[in-house]
Amino acid sequence: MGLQPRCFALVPAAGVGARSGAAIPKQYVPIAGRPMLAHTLDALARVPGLAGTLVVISPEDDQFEAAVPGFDAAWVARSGGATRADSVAAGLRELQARGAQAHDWVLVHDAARCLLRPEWVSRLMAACAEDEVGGLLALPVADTLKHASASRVQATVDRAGKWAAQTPQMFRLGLLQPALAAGTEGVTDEASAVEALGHSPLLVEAPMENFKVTWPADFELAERLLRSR
Ligand SMILES: Nc1ccn([C@@H]2O[C@H](COP(=O)(O)OP(=O)(O)OP(=O)(O)O)[C@@H](O)[C@H]2O)c(=O)n1
Ligand SMILES: C[C@](O)(CO)[C@H](O)COP(=O)(O)O
Repeated sequence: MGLQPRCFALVPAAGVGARSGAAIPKQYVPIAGRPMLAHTLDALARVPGLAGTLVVISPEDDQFEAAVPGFDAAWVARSGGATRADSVAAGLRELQARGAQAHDWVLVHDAARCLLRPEWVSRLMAACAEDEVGGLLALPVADTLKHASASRVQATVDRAGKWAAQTPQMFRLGLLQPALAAGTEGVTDEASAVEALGHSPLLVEAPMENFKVTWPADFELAERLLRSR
C-alpha cells in the first residue's frame, strides 16, 4: 500500500433523466455536438493528479461505447442502481476491487454537470488535501428562498448561511463507503451521508456555471455556454 493517497474520480451516469423531458437518458443527449457525458469526462481527463476516472452506468446501458468512443473499458462499471446513492456505492465497491485503499480520495461528480472546468476540481483538491473530512464545491444562495405548497408561498426561508451543493464532492474511500452503507434513504449527495456520521464537510465556492442539467431548458443554456468557450 502506497502512503501517498491517490485521487479517483467517480462519475454516476446511470440515471434516466426523467425531469429533462428527453427521449433518451440525458447524459447521452447531444450538447454542442457531443453527448453530455463526453463533455464531463473530457473535463475530468484534463484534471492534473487524478489516478483514474470510473464511470458507473446502468446494467441495461447500450449507448456508452458509442457516446464516448475510446474511453478505457476498464474504467466502466455496469453496476448502477435504483438511486444516485446506490450507483455511487456500487462505484466505490468497483474502485476498491480495482485496488483503491481506504485512505485514497474519491471525487464524485455528476455526469449531468457537463460544464465542469478542471481548475474548479483542482481548487477542491487543494482545499481538501490536508482536511480531515473532505468537502464539496458549492455556491452561496443568492436568491430569497420560499417554502411552498401547490405553488403558493407558505413561508420565506432565511437564506443566511445557505449554500447550494454541487459536485465534485471529495471524501476518502474509508469515510464515504461506511457513510453510504449506513443508509441511503433521503441521501441526495455524498456530503449528507458524511454529515449523518457527525462530520462537517468543507464548502469550496464554485460558480453557478457548474449547474446540473436537469430541466428541458437547461440543455440550451449548456449548449450556449459550451459553444462560447
Ligand atoms: N439511479 C441513478 C440516478 C442518478 N444517477 C446519476 O446521478 C447524477 C445526478 O442525478 P440527476 O441529475 O438527478 O439525474 P437523473 O436521476 O438521471 O435525473 P432525474 O432525477 O430527472 O430522473 C446524474 O449524472 C445521473 O446519471 C445515477 O448514476 N444513478
Ligand atoms: C449531488 C447533487 O448534484 C448536489 O446538488 C444533487 O444532490 C443531485 O440530486 P439529484 O436529485 O440526483 O439531481
